[in-house]
Amino acid sequence: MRKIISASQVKLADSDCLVSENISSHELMDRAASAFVGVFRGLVPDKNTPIIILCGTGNNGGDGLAISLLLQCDGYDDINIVIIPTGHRQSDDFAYNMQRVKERQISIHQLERTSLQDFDGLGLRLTESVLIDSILGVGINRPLDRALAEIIKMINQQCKRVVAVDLPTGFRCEGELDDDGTVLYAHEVISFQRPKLNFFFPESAKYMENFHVVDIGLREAFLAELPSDYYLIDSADIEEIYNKRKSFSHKGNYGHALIYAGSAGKVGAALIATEACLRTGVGLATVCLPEEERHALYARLPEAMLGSSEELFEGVKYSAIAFGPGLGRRASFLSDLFKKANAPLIIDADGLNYLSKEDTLLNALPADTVLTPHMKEFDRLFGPSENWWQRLQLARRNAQKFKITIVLKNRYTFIITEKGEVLINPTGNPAMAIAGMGDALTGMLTSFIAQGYSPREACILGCFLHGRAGDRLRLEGHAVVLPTVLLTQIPLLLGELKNVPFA
Ligand SMILES: NC(=O)C1=CN([C@@H]2O[C@H](COP(=O)(O)OP(=O)(O)OC[C@H]3O[C@@H](n4cnc5c(N)ncnc54)[C@H](O)[C@@H]3O)[C@@H](O)[C@H]2O)[C@@H](O)CC1
Ligand SMILES: [K+]
Repeated sequence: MRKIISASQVKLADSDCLVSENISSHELMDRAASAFVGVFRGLVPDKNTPIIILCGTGNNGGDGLAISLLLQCDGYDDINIVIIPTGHRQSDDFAYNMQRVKERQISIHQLERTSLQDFDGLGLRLTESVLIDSILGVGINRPLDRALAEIIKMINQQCKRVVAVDLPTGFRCEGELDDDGTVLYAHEVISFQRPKLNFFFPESAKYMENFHVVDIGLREAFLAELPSDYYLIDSADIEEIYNKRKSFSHKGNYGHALIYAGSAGKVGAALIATEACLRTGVGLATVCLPEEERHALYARLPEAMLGSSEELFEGVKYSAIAFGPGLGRRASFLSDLFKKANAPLIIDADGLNYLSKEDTLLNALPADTVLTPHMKEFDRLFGPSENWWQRLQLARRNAQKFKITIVLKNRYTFIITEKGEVLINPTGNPAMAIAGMGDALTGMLTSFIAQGYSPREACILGCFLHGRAGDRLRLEGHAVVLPTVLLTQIPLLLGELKNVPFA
């Protein structure tokens, strides 16, 4: 897992790198510039594209200058640099690179003061150029000065393509994203070493479209020591957590899941959750559906068993219980389930809605429970929040208080563990925004828990592979991904893990 670090920790990591490698800060800046250009070339392959580089006078601006030198060497032949004063003095690395740029044939426009009128007077071809934003990076320490904000608002109206260095100017790396704040909108952000935490919040869509992360060689061992509660899941975690199926193993080794789901008109939710559970490798799955709906189950999923409420817990020990998809009024069984449940619960959809109406039940949630709310379900459960930052902090407090895992679903799903850590899932895409997708995830999480993974491990595996399956189909050309189609990918993805699923 990759630790997400704060703006102030980035500076510590930069300093550590200079000392541990015995390099100068402008050498590190050259590295950052070179990593930036590596991605930029792919984004803007046409070397005749007019490029405007807006530089502040701190180190983010220094990056912009170093980038201009590399782009010129690369053959980009229409580069204009504009220097916008930020702060009272230039940083040393800015000044160093300014000297180098002056020795080259690159046009530099120096604003003597930050003013919209002066900026406008430069007559830049903003609409037809690619703009590189290196005005401010992690050094922002106050709301944008008024004159700078005015310039940025004008750029936002005119520029069609902006590539930001490290982060968009005006964007806060962590904490609440200010709704009224001015930010230079970036179509692409090329961020150094780690994405910034706020890239993962839905509100960031107002300020940026895509981001790329480039390695600038900061010391991973140093980053690992920095305190942080935020982590980004990556494919190495999946390889590490997933266990291959052993030879001589049988269905009894892979758990028995109970799926308590479905009601008249909503049987599909139960079928999707159960199919997901089976395709993720559970040994046995019992579904508790209304008796009159049983034919759908037999027709669609002959591998599953049907159970009725009365006999469910007679002599059966489940290893995980999913509760909620498509349940409707049947969700009132939740209070009884708490008394009878003999396995970790995964509560979704109507199960969550019932829980929010009977909030005394929250205190009675059994150990190892996983809740899988989307934003509205979360707000109904724990109360409204003004923004996603507040919502995430509320989730952390509740996960710790009730000793549960919360899977807060979104473009980037946040897995909040009972210790209050936040694990961010990077996979998934808008083609997956369709009914039944959450039921598929619930089935997958239930399957992994039934197979013996801890709730934390199961949520990492389930969320990542669910999104990855959708990403693969999107790449193959599916504009929309149906949950039942997504599920066909799961055994294939498991089969591809380095740790192949057979001994
Ligand atoms: N050795 C390093 O420290 C490295 C730094 N790098 C780059 O350096 C950036 C950080 O550089 P700095 O710490 O110099 O900070 P920035 O360049 O982000 O900004 C600092 C300057 O902006 C001014 N400023 C702050 N808030 C402002 C506001 N609201 N309105 C107007 N001016 C404002 C400050 O007074 C200061 O002069 C990173 O984002 C990254 O791009 C990279 O080159 C990697 C190596
Ligand atoms: K920037």
